[in-house]
Amino acid sequence: MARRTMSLLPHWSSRVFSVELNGTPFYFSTQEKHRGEEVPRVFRGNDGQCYSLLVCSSDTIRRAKFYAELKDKLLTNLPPECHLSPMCSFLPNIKDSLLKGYFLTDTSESSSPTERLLRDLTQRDPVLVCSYLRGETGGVWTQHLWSDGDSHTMQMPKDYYVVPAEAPEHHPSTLNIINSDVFYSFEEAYQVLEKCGDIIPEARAVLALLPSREEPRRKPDFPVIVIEGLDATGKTTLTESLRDALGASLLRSPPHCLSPMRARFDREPPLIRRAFYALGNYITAEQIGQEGMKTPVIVDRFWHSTAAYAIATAVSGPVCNLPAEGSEVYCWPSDLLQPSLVVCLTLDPEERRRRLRDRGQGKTEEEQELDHNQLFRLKVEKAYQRISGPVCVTVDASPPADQVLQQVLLLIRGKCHL
Ligand SMILES: Nc1ncnc2c1ncn2[C@@H]1O[C@H](COP(=O)(O)OP(=O)(O)OP(=O)(O)O)[C@@H](O)[C@H]1O
Ligand SMILES: Nc1ccn([C@H]2C[C@H](O)[C@@H](COP(=O)(O)O)O2)c(=O)n1
Repeated sequence: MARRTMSLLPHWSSRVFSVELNGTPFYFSTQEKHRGEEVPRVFRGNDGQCYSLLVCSSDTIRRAKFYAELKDKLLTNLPPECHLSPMCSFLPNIKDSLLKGYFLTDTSESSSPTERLLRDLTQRDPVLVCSYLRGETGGVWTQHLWSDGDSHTMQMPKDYYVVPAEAPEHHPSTLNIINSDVFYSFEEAYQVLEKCGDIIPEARAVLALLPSREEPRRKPDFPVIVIEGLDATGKTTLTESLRDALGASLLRSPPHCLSPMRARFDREPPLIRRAFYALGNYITAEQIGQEGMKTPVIVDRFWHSTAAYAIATAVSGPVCNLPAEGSEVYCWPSDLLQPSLVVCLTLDPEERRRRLRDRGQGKTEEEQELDHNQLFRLKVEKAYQRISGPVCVTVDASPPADQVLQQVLLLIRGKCHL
């Protein structure tokens, strides 16, 4: 713990902190001298004792696992007078500098139970705790960085004044997307699952199914067409009709061989879950390589889904927080087979909901999120459009199924010379 704190200290005063209150971020930073700046919004009128908890470990798996557990741990053990808000800390425009955690306000009579819990956390878990104190006159707040086992009643390594900070140019949640939420090579995703082998037995089962990377793959002789879109936009209906109309092979990502492991990975934090889906694409790519030597290939979801859902989940807030068009975040992995054409089905939200209702199946958590959270749906669609690499054409899927099929067949014949 001490080493972890020390490595952060040189950059500590350059860090910006963001606390999200009712979905709105409030930014503040720290400085060594008090220069009479305003008190940051999050501290104004705050009568409680405030703390920040930032998850911090060089072991990325431990960090991801602990962040996922931390909220439950806090909600279960903190006194009811405590209020938790999502928070993060970052170095503006510095990739991989994001630390995620929670801002805690405690309005209970005695702060001792909360401090005991926080002290236990700093001793056992990869978490960095700061407490905040109001100055005598009320106009100044200081941040106290706890070192191993310290509480703010003990000598702190350093006190900093908190001051309001500007909103950063790039939303902080975009800083850690690369190789935490989206993987741009087989190797990067492989390493995540390899490190999980001891704690998640299913990770070993996935690794055993992966293709060997020794020989470069030949481009398939026949066209490869990927069908993408949010759930219930008609991908299954269309891919099956295309298979029959074109005498094509029909594949999907994740591939069927990963179905027994999928539910387990869906319960894991984004780092592990997204690595699983990324590797699924490489297994499907291997199958495409084989089938594409014999027939055209239709694929139900591929890398667009993996990247767009991951980016939309990682980036909180409105659509404008997404990385801009042209960002490296949207680049196609250099070692992943590129389809000849990607067709992205879109549907009016009301019609999509009607189809979901008619289908009457149980929904995954993420599907429910899509249903309830219009913002998330818009972010997935925007990310779909921004992904670079293969040609991607958006098709309105609201006409009857046979009309959608005819339109897509026309597109395929035009673009893939079938
Ligand atoms: N063009 C269409 N017009 C009307 N209903 C359609 C159309 N295409 C599909 N449907 C119906 O909408 C529902 C969802 O379609 P489908 O299962 O093909 O979507 P999907 O994109 O594969 O969904 P998911 O990703 O959740 O598996 C089904 O009940 C299907 O019969
Ligand atoms: N290639 C893929 C396919 C799917 N996913 C993820 C994205 C969503 O969380 C979910 C949607 O799949 P469905 O429920 O329609 O089977 O699976 C992915 O990341 N990559």
